[in-house]
Amino acid sequence: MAPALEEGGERETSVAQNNSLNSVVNDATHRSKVTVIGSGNWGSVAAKLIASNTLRLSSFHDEVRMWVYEETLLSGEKLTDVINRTNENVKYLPGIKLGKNVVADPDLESAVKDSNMLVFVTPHQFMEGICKRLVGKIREDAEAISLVKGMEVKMEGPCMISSLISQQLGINCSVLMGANIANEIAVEKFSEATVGYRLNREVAERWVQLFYTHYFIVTAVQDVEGVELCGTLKNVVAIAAGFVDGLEMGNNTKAAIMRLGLREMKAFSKLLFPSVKDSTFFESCGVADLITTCLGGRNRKVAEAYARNGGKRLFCISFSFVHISRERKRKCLI
Ligand SMILES: NC(=O)C1=CN([C@@H]2O[C@H](COP(=O)(O)OP(=O)(O)OC[C@H]3O[C@@H](n4cnc5c(N)ncnc54)[C@H](O)[C@@H]3O)[C@@H](O)[C@H]2O)C=CC1
Ligand SMILES: O=C(CO)COP(=O)(O)O
Repeated sequence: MAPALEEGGERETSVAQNNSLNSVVNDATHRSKVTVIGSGNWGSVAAKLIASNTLRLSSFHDEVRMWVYEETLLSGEKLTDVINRTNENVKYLPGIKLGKNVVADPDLESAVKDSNMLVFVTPHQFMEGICKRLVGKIREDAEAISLVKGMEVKMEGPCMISSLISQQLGINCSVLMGANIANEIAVEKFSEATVGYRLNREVAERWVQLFYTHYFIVTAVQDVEGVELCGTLKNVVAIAAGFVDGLEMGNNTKAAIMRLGLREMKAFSKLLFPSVKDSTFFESCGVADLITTCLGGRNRKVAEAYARNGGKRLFCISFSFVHISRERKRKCLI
């Protein structure tokens, strides 16, 4: 299957086009260099997907840099050292080899220094601080893509993470969202994803090439806000679905929550950005992500546990699902 652009639009870059694109950028000096900013569960899987493609495609440098928020493991070793020694993110994606061409780097500035393709994939609350640290440190011709599902809520109103990146760093930012539970993709179970791009189809095609594998099918649509809002708002519905599970209200009620939730996601998205397209909600980033998250996502699990525990404080429950340092747990509990 060839990498795909949106259905109904000018679909699919032909093999001939791809070959000519590859020959133009074949020269080592013109090869795109990729940095993944983030190394959690999804960040690590994204690095694995990308690394398999940079090795295969001559238009990319083989090496993929992965910025790691440095942590000291219980063994006393630095996470970065362990990733580089074992080729595994033993904390956030244990048991999965990332690819020998993934190089973990705890220094944000050095990690992005030479790269013209920046993949942002950290929890949303860290994005503003990361962008501030990157101002003036990235290549002028850099393109970004955000895999972050969430938004910043400011006094002036909500700010999408792609806008935050564009505004703070002065670069174009696409997004990639979809029905993408990371642990399933890590073991190469089939799934789909959606790239949302703003204007430039060629840029979208580069991102599709970078992520696309036989088990990870990527389609691009010209609707950054629609794709990103789908990835963000489905988390709210997933929490409601978790409450339904925890209260044992049954599958019919859960289906109703999902249907009504999808309708509200659409209404809310269009209220914020009238340009959002109806068709986006039928892509992987829309209905498919809503389904997978309401069935198997971490947000659903936390909400279910919360309801089953009669409203026990949410952060205590979420400890069992997210990785959080012992010291932070201790401080929170105090
Ligand atoms: N895990 C999944 O299945 C999927 C996650 N996503 C989205 O991807 C984004 C990243 O999630 P994951 O990779 O799953 O992360 P995660 O929840 O597995 O890990 C948290 C990450 O945050 C880092 N971190 C902790 N404190 C930090 C700080 N102060 N500054 C910067 N980084 C810090 C940790 O080192 C770790 O890499 C989120 O927006 C999530 O919604 C999207 C699709 C699937
Ligand atoms: O976004 C996801 C799947 O597409 C993962 O959702 P959770 O963060 O709820 O696990």
